[in-house]
Amino acid sequence: MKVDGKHFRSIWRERDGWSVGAIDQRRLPHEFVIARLTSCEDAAVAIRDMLVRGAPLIGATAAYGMALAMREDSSDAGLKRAYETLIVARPTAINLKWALDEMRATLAPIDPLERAEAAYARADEIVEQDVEINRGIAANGLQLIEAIAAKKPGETVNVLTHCNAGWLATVDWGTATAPIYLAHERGIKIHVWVDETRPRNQGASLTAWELGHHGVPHTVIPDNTGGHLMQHRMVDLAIVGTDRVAANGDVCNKIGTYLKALAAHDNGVPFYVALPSPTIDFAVNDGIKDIPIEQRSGVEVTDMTGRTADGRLETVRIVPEGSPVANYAFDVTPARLVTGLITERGVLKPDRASLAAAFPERIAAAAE
Ligand SMILES: CSC[C@@H](O)[C@@H](O)C(=O)COP(=O)(O)O
Repeated sequence: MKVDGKHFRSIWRERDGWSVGAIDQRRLPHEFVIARLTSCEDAAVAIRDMLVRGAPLIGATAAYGMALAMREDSSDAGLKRAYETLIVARPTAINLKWALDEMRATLAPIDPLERAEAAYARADEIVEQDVEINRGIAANGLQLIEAIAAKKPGETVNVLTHCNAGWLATVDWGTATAPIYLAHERGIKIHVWVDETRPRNQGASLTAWELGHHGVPHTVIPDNTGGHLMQHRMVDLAIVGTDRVAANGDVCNKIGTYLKALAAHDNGVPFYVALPSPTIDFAVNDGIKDIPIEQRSGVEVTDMTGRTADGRLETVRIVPEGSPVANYAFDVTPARLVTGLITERGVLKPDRASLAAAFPERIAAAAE
């Protein structure tokens, strides 16, 4: 998508052919800085410290991390070490494990001398596949937006989203934002309510930034505002992303998603989740019981960073010294609150049978 009129992806292979470029998302929206990853350790730290974040981008970064590792040591021990270094970088997004398993399945059976080249080729494929999948999500989600637009000719379609499931969270297009960008391109009048998404403010800092650069009308709202807007018919539909969908259709996403789903349910607002198939975890049958929820540093809750009036970046404390804080990074929305799952293979019911029918090859792989 566009930054100052120029097309960017969130991650790419640099011109040297081996190092990896990525937008440093910790610096947005204040500074546009490109980081260069040159080792497996760099990739692991980029994921852990959230230089890159968002489930599909975490997977893509891990894939390149494996490729970087194979340049250094392509032995069986090197492959194992790279997998083990990357898998622990963050716990909740299943795309990390999916990408690492894909890489290992490609690399383990081949001669170590061929592994580096094969690793870059497979990582490039994973990256291109992500973009293709998101185009599919865009086309399928567009139909939902078109249906709403047809019911209110000439009026704006209002979409609420939470966190950043935009192009910054993927390689390009985003998941939740993909149908929004396509609708905007097609000339549908669309406006996005952007939840700020405390404590890291991915909505205020990232979603607002990318929508703004792409010219999509949007308004940033404090996290607690969605229910009020829904009561006043100011939201036509909600579309969010996800870090892991359980086989039963339960959806794990950024903390606060569940409360939005409850408010949507109470107000009859359709609540959709957009996801690429690598985000489905057929090994987890009950999302609430079995998806691991990341707990992050309390500093993300106690402190906030922003730009001062005279242009400096400054961090300030907003919680009394000594008050304990809790920082659960994700929650699980039960399938019963989800209207539909927007995937590259269509809009599915959030249940086991629909997921299994749409992605039979993933079920087979999970059973192996
Ligand atoms: C297409 S991204 C889907 C999710 O990964 C996204 O909604 C989200 O919760 C990201 O969380 P983050 O902690 O910023 O990695």
